[in-house]
Amino acid sequence: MKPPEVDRVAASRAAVAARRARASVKRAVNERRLSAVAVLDTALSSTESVEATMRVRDLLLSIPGLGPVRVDRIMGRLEIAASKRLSGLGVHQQQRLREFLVKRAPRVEQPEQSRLVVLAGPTAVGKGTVSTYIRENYPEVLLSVSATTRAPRPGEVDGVSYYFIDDDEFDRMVAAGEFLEWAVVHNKSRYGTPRTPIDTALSAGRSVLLEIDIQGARQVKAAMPEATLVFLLPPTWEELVRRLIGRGTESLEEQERRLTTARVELAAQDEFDHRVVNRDVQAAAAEVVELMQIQKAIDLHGKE
Ligand SMILES: Nc1nc2c(ncn2[C@@H]2O[C@H](COP(=O)(O)OP(=O)(O)O)[C@@H](O)[C@H]2O)c(=O)[nH]1
Ligand SMILES: Nc1ncnc2c1ncn2[C@@H]1O[C@H](COP(=O)(O)OP(=O)(O)O)[C@@H](O)[C@H]1O
Repeated sequence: MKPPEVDRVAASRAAVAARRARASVKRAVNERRLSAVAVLDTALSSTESVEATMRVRDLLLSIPGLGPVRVDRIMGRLEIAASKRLSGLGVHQQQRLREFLVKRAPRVEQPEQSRLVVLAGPTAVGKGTVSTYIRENYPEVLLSVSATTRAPRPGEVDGVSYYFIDDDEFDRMVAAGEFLEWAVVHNKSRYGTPRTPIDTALSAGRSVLLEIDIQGARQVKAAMPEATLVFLLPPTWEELVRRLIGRGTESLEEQERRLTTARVELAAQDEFDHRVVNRDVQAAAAEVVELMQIQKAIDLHGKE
Protein backbone atom coordinates (compact mmCIF):
# COMPACT_ATOMS: atom_id res chain seq x y z
CA MET A 1 0.00 0.00 0.00
CA LYS A 2 1.23 3.50 -0.79
CA PRO A 3 -0.44 5.98 1.57
CA PRO A 4 -0.69 9.49 0.11
CA GLU A 5 2.30 11.79 0.85
CA VAL A 6 1.79 13.82 3.99
CA ASP A 7 2.20 17.52 3.25
CA ARG A 8 3.60 18.75 6.58
CA VAL A 9 3.13 22.47 5.87
CA ALA A 10 -0.49 22.00 4.85
CA ALA A 11 -1.08 19.73 7.85
CA SER A 12 0.30 22.26 10.32
CA ARG A 13 -1.70 25.10 8.69
CA ALA A 14 -4.81 22.96 8.94
CA ALA A 15 -4.05 22.26 12.61
CA VAL A 16 -3.72 26.00 13.34
CA ALA A 17 -6.98 26.74 11.48
CA ALA A 18 -8.72 23.95 13.42
CA ARG A 19 -7.43 25.36 16.75
CA ARG A 20 -8.69 28.86 15.81
CA ALA A 21 -12.08 27.49 14.81
CA ARG A 22 -12.37 25.62 18.11
CA ALA A 23 -11.46 28.73 20.13
CA SER A 24 -14.13 30.70 18.29
CA VAL A 25 -16.73 27.99 18.96
CA LYS A 26 -15.83 28.16 22.68
CA ARG A 27 -16.28 31.94 22.68
CA ALA A 28 -19.65 31.52 20.96
CA VAL A 29 -20.69 28.93 23.57
CA ASN A 30 -19.77 31.37 26.37
CA GLU A 31 -21.74 34.18 24.78
CA ARG A 32 -24.78 32.02 24.08
CA ARG A 33 -24.81 30.72 27.66
CA LEU A 34 -24.80 34.27 29.03
CA SER A 35 -27.59 35.29 26.68
CA ALA A 36 -29.52 32.18 27.76
CA VAL A 37 -29.26 33.48 31.35
CA ALA A 38 -30.61 36.86 30.14
CA VAL A 39 -33.58 35.11 28.48
CA LEU A 40 -34.27 33.20 31.70
CA ASP A 41 -34.11 36.42 33.75
CA THR A 42 -36.55 38.20 31.42
CA ALA A 43 -38.94 35.26 31.47
CA LEU A 44 -38.94 35.10 35.26
CA SER A 45 -39.31 38.83 35.76
CA SER A 46 -42.28 39.16 33.38
CA THR A 47 -44.82 36.39 32.78
CA GLU A 48 -46.22 38.55 29.96
CA SER A 49 -42.93 38.48 28.02
CA VAL A 50 -42.35 36.41 24.89
CA GLU A 51 -39.44 34.76 26.72
CA ALA A 52 -41.85 33.40 29.36
CA THR A 53 -43.57 31.24 26.73
CA MET A 54 -40.30 29.69 25.54
CA ARG A 55 -39.74 26.02 26.29
CA VAL A 56 -36.70 25.17 28.46
CA ARG A 57 -35.74 22.57 25.89
CA ASP A 58 -35.56 25.19 23.10
CA LEU A 59 -33.47 27.47 25.30
CA LEU A 60 -30.93 24.69 25.90
CA LEU A 61 -30.97 23.71 22.22
CA SER A 62 -29.98 27.29 21.32
CA ILE A 63 -26.59 26.74 22.99
CA PRO A 64 -23.95 25.57 20.48
CA GLY A 65 -22.72 22.06 21.15
CA LEU A 66 -25.96 20.95 22.84
CA GLY A 67 -27.96 18.63 20.59
CA PRO A 68 -31.29 16.91 21.35
CA VAL A 69 -29.77 13.78 22.92
CA ARG A 70 -27.63 15.70 25.38
CA VAL A 71 -30.34 18.28 26.13
CA ASP A 72 -32.77 15.48 27.07
CA ARG A 73 -30.13 14.03 29.39
CA ILE A 74 -29.47 17.42 31.01
CA MET A 75 -33.22 18.07 31.47
CA GLY A 76 -33.59 14.69 33.13
CA ARG A 77 -30.80 15.56 35.52
CA LEU A 78 -32.31 19.00 36.22
CA GLU A 79 -35.68 17.24 36.79
CA ILE A 80 -37.48 19.45 34.27
CA ALA A 81 -40.17 17.90 32.03
CA ALA A 82 -39.60 18.10 28.25
CA SER A 83 -42.66 20.29 27.66
CA LYS A 84 -41.94 22.81 30.45
CA ARG A 85 -41.98 26.51 29.54
CA LEU A 86 -39.76 29.03 31.35
CA SER A 87 -42.77 30.65 33.05
CA GLY A 88 -43.86 27.28 34.45
CA LEU A 89 -40.63 26.47 36.30
CA GLY A 90 -40.81 25.89 40.04
CA VAL A 91 -38.36 27.74 42.31
CA HIS A 92 -35.97 24.79 42.62
CA GLN A 93 -36.09 24.12 38.88
CA GLN A 94 -35.24 27.79 38.23
CA GLN A 95 -32.29 27.50 40.58
CA ARG A 96 -30.99 24.31 38.99
CA LEU A 97 -31.33 25.69 35.47
CA ARG A 98 -29.63 28.97 36.39
CA GLU A 99 -26.82 27.11 38.11
CA PHE A 100 -26.35 24.97 35.03
CA LEU A 101 -26.26 28.00 32.71
CA VAL A 102 -24.03 30.21 34.88
CA LYS A 103 -21.72 27.99 36.86
CA ARG A 104 -20.81 25.45 34.25
CA ALA A 105 -18.95 27.90 32.09
CA PRO A 106 -16.77 26.35 29.40
CA ARG A 107 -13.22 25.62 30.44
CA VAL A 108 -11.70 27.55 27.56
CA GLU A 109 -8.15 26.82 28.56
CA GLN A 110 -8.79 23.05 28.55
CA PRO A 111 -7.29 21.42 25.46
CA GLU A 112 -10.07 19.84 23.46
CA GLN A 113 -10.03 16.08 23.20
CA SER A 114 -10.62 14.76 19.74
CA ARG A 115 -12.82 11.80 19.17
CA LEU A 116 -12.54 8.36 17.72
CA VAL A 117 -15.93 6.87 16.87
CA VAL A 118 -16.43 3.33 15.62
CA LEU A 119 -19.54 2.62 13.56
CA ALA A 120 -20.40 -1.06 13.30
CA GLY A 121 -23.54 -3.10 12.68
CA PRO A 122 -24.87 -6.00 10.64
CA THR A 123 -24.35 -6.35 6.91
CA ALA A 124 -26.54 -4.09 4.72
CA VAL A 125 -27.83 -2.04 7.66
CA GLY A 126 -26.44 1.02 5.84
CA LYS A 127 -23.01 1.56 7.45
CA GLY A 128 -21.41 2.44 4.12
CA THR A 129 -24.30 4.71 3.13
CA VAL A 130 -24.28 6.58 6.47
CA SER A 131 -20.45 6.88 6.47
CA THR A 132 -20.44 8.22 2.91
CA TYR A 133 -23.10 10.76 3.90
CA ILE A 134 -20.90 11.86 6.82
CA ARG A 135 -17.81 12.13 4.58
CA GLU A 136 -19.72 14.29 2.10
CA ASN A 137 -21.56 16.50 4.58
CA TYR A 138 -19.27 16.76 7.60
CA PRO A 139 -15.79 17.47 6.16
CA GLU A 140 -14.38 18.05 9.65
CA VAL A 141 -14.71 14.30 10.31
CA LEU A 142 -12.02 12.02 8.87
CA LEU A 143 -13.45 8.78 7.51
CA SER A 144 -10.72 6.16 7.83
CA VAL A 145 -9.90 4.19 4.65
CA SER A 146 -9.32 0.50 5.39
CA ALA A 147 -7.05 -1.92 3.58
CA THR A 148 -8.61 -5.14 2.30
CA THR A 149 -7.67 -8.30 0.43
CA ARG A 150 -11.12 -8.48 -1.23
CA ALA A 151 -11.39 -7.60 -4.91
CA PRO A 152 -12.77 -4.15 -5.80
CA ARG A 153 -16.44 -3.99 -6.84
CA PRO A 154 -17.35 -2.03 -9.94
CA GLY A 155 -17.16 1.69 -9.15
CA GLU A 156 -14.92 1.30 -6.09
CA VAL A 157 -11.81 3.48 -6.20
CA ASP A 158 -8.47 2.40 -4.71
CA GLY A 159 -7.53 4.76 -1.85
CA VAL A 160 -11.10 6.07 -1.50
CA SER A 161 -13.36 3.04 -0.86
CA TYR A 162 -10.47 0.88 0.37
CA TYR A 163 -6.80 0.28 -0.26
CA PHE A 164 -7.03 -2.91 -2.30
CA ILE A 165 -3.97 -5.01 -1.48
CA ASP A 166 -2.88 -8.62 -1.90
CA ASP A 167 -2.25 -11.21 0.83
CA ASP A 168 1.53 -10.63 0.87
CA GLU A 169 1.15 -6.88 1.43
CA PHE A 170 -1.47 -7.53 4.13
CA ASP A 171 0.95 -9.95 5.88
CA ARG A 172 3.69 -7.34 5.69
CA MET A 173 1.49 -4.64 7.23
CA VAL A 174 0.39 -6.97 10.05
CA ALA A 175 4.02 -7.90 10.80
CA ALA A 176 5.11 -4.23 10.73
CA GLY A 177 2.34 -3.29 13.23
CA GLU A 178 0.79 -0.88 10.74
CA PHE A 179 -2.80 -1.79 11.67
CA LEU A 180 -4.73 -0.40 14.63
CA GLU A 181 -6.91 -3.51 14.22
CA TRP A 182 -7.62 -6.12 11.58
CA ALA A 183 -9.97 -9.07 11.12
CA VAL A 184 -11.20 -11.75 8.74
CA VAL A 185 -14.76 -10.72 7.86
CA HIS A 186 -17.58 -13.03 6.69
CA ASN A 187 -15.02 -15.90 6.95
CA LYS A 188 -13.48 -14.65 3.77
CA SER A 189 -11.32 -11.57 3.20
CA ARG A 190 -9.07 -9.65 5.57
CA TYR A 191 -9.75 -6.01 6.44
CA GLY A 192 -7.56 -3.66 8.53
CA THR A 193 -7.42 -0.07 9.74
CA PRO A 194 -4.09 1.68 8.97
CA ARG A 195 -2.88 3.34 12.16
CA THR A 196 -0.92 6.38 10.88
CA PRO A 197 -3.71 8.50 9.28
CA ILE A 198 -5.76 8.11 12.47
CA ASP A 199 -2.94 9.18 14.80
CA THR A 200 -2.22 12.19 12.55
CA ALA A 201 -5.88 13.28 12.43
CA LEU A 202 -6.48 12.84 16.18
CA SER A 203 -3.38 14.82 17.08
CA ALA A 204 -4.54 17.61 14.72
CA GLY A 205 -7.81 17.72 16.72
CA ARG A 206 -10.05 16.11 14.11
CA SER A 207 -12.75 13.55 14.86
CA VAL A 208 -12.25 10.20 13.18
CA LEU A 209 -14.90 7.70 12.09
CA LEU A 210 -14.08 4.02 11.57
CA GLU A 211 -16.63 1.91 9.68
CA ILE A 212 -15.52 -1.58 10.61
CA ASP A 213 -16.92 -4.93 11.72
CA ILE A 214 -17.67 -5.98 15.30
CA GLN A 215 -14.43 -7.91 15.86
CA GLY A 216 -12.55 -4.76 14.82
CA ALA A 217 -14.70 -2.60 17.11
CA ARG A 218 -13.77 -4.81 20.08
CA GLN A 219 -10.06 -4.54 19.23
CA VAL A 220 -10.25 -0.73 18.97
CA LYS A 221 -11.99 -0.52 22.38
CA ALA A 222 -9.25 -2.70 23.90
CA ALA A 223 -6.47 -0.58 22.35
CA MET A 224 -8.15 2.80 22.90
CA PRO A 225 -10.76 2.66 25.71
CA GLU A 226 -11.66 6.31 25.08
CA ALA A 227 -13.13 5.35 21.68
CA THR A 228 -16.92 5.54 21.37
CA LEU A 229 -18.61 2.47 19.89
CA VAL A 230 -21.82 3.06 17.94
CA PHE A 231 -24.01 0.18 16.73
CA LEU A 232 -26.19 0.89 13.69
CA LEU A 233 -29.51 -0.98 13.79
CA PRO A 234 -32.08 -1.66 11.07
CA PRO A 235 -35.67 -0.58 11.83
CA THR A 236 -36.67 -4.29 11.58
CA TRP A 237 -35.08 -7.62 10.57
CA GLU A 238 -37.33 -7.71 7.47
CA GLU A 239 -36.00 -4.30 6.40
CA LEU A 240 -32.42 -5.56 6.82
CA VAL A 241 -33.13 -8.52 4.53
CA ARG A 242 -34.84 -6.14 2.04
CA ARG A 243 -31.76 -3.87 2.00
CA LEU A 244 -29.37 -6.78 1.50
CA ILE A 245 -31.40 -8.22 -1.39
CA GLY A 246 -32.14 -4.75 -2.79
CA ARG A 247 -28.44 -3.88 -2.95
CA GLY A 248 -28.02 -6.78 -5.34
CA THR A 249 -24.24 -7.06 -4.89
CA GLU A 250 -24.15 -10.56 -3.38
CA SER A 251 -25.04 -13.99 -4.73
CA LEU A 252 -27.82 -15.90 -2.99
CA GLU A 253 -25.23 -18.04 -1.21
CA GLU A 254 -23.28 -14.96 -0.06
CA GLN A 255 -26.53 -13.33 1.15
CA GLU A 256 -27.25 -16.42 3.28
CA ARG A 257 -23.75 -16.33 4.72
CA ARG A 258 -24.08 -12.63 5.58
CA LEU A 259 -27.49 -13.04 7.20
CA THR A 260 -26.06 -15.79 9.41
CA THR A 261 -23.27 -13.41 10.50
CA ALA A 262 -25.85 -10.62 10.96
CA ARG A 263 -27.79 -12.62 13.58
CA VAL A 264 -24.61 -13.14 15.60
CA GLU A 265 -23.66 -9.46 15.19
CA LEU A 266 -27.07 -8.19 16.33
CA ALA A 267 -26.64 -10.19 19.52
CA ALA A 268 -23.51 -8.13 20.31
CA GLN A 269 -25.26 -4.74 20.31
CA ASP A 270 -25.22 -4.44 24.12
CA GLU A 271 -21.41 -4.25 24.07
CA PHE A 272 -21.72 -0.87 22.36
CA ASP A 273 -21.83 2.57 23.98
CA HIS A 274 -24.68 3.82 21.76
CA ARG A 275 -27.27 2.40 19.37
CA VAL A 276 -28.58 4.36 16.39
CA VAL A 277 -31.50 3.12 14.26
CA ASN A 278 -30.94 3.77 10.54
CA ARG A 279 -34.47 4.67 9.40
CA ASP A 280 -33.38 7.72 7.48
CA VAL A 281 -29.77 8.18 6.32
CA GLN A 282 -29.55 11.91 7.00
CA ALA A 283 -31.01 11.56 10.52
CA ALA A 284 -28.81 8.56 11.40
CA ALA A 285 -25.70 10.44 10.17
CA ALA A 286 -26.66 13.50 12.23
CA GLU A 287 -27.09 11.30 15.31
CA VAL A 288 -23.64 9.72 14.86
CA VAL A 289 -21.99 13.12 14.39
CA GLU A 290 -23.86 14.46 17.39
CA LEU A 291 -22.39 11.68 19.52
CA MET A 292 -18.94 13.07 18.60
CA GLN A 293 -20.09 16.57 19.54
CA ILE A 294 -21.62 15.43 22.83
CA GLN A 295 -18.21 14.29 23.94
CA LYS A 296 -16.66 17.53 22.68
CA ALA A 297 -19.26 19.53 24.60
CA ILE A 298 -18.52 17.55 27.77
CA ASP A 299 -14.87 18.45 27.25
CA LEU A 300 -15.93 22.09 26.86
CA HIS A 301 -18.28 22.34 29.83
CA GLY A 302 -16.87 19.84 32.25
CA LYS A 303 -18.45 16.53 33.21
CA GLU A 304 -22.25 16.44 33.43
N1 LIG B 1 -12.32 -5.16 11.26
C1 LIG B 1 -12.49 -4.43 10.16
N2 LIG B 1 -13.62 -4.54 9.45
C2 LIG B 1 -13.76 -3.78 8.35
C3 LIG B 1 -12.77 -2.85 7.94
N3 LIG B 1 -13.18 -2.23 6.81
C4 LIG B 1 -14.40 -2.71 6.53
N4 LIG B 1 -14.76 -3.66 7.45
C5 LIG B 1 -16.01 -4.41 7.53
O1 LIG B 1 -16.00 -5.46 6.59
C6 LIG B 1 -17.33 -5.81 6.25
C7 LIG B 1 -17.46 -6.07 4.77
O2 LIG B 1 -17.26 -4.88 4.07
P1 LIG B 1 -17.50 -4.82 2.51
O3 LIG B 1 -16.74 -5.93 1.85
O4 LIG B 1 -17.22 -3.44 2.04
O5 LIG B 1 -18.99 -5.19 2.36
P2 LIG B 1 -20.30 -4.52 2.94
O6 LIG B 1 -20.88 -5.59 3.82
O7 LIG B 1 -21.07 -4.25 1.72
O8 LIG B 1 -19.94 -3.27 3.69
C8 LIG B 1 -18.21 -4.67 6.78
O9 LIG B 1 -18.86 -5.14 7.97
C9 LIG B 1 -17.22 -3.60 7.13
O10 LIG B 1 -17.67 -2.83 8.24
C10 LIG B 1 -11.58 -2.76 8.74
O11 LIG B 1 -10.65 -2.00 8.48
N5 LIG B 1 -11.49 -3.58 9.82
N1 LIG C 1 -31.93 4.55 5.75
C1 LIG C 1 -32.04 3.76 4.69
N2 LIG C 1 -33.25 3.55 4.13
C2 LIG C 1 -33.38 2.75 3.04
N3 LIG C 1 -32.35 2.11 2.43
C3 LIG C 1 -31.11 2.28 2.95
C4 LIG C 1 -30.89 3.11 4.10
N4 LIG C 1 -29.56 3.10 4.39
C5 LIG C 1 -28.98 2.29 3.45
N5 LIG C 1 -29.90 1.81 2.59
C6 LIG C 1 -29.69 0.89 1.46
O1 LIG C 1 -29.40 -0.39 2.03
C7 LIG C 1 -28.44 -1.07 1.23
C8 LIG C 1 -27.26 -1.48 2.11
O2 LIG C 1 -26.55 -0.31 2.52
P1 LIG C 1 -24.97 -0.32 2.70
O3 LIG C 1 -24.58 1.08 3.07
O4 LIG C 1 -24.32 -0.95 1.52
O5 LIG C 1 -24.83 -1.29 3.98
P2 LIG C 1 -23.55 -1.82 4.82
O6 LIG C 1 -22.38 -0.93 4.49
O7 LIG C 1 -23.97 -1.73 6.25
O8 LIG C 1 -23.34 -3.24 4.39
C9 LIG C 1 -28.04 -0.13 0.11
O9 LIG C 1 -28.77 -0.49 -1.07
C10 LIG C 1 -28.48 1.23 0.60
O10 LIG C 1 -28.81 2.09 -0.45
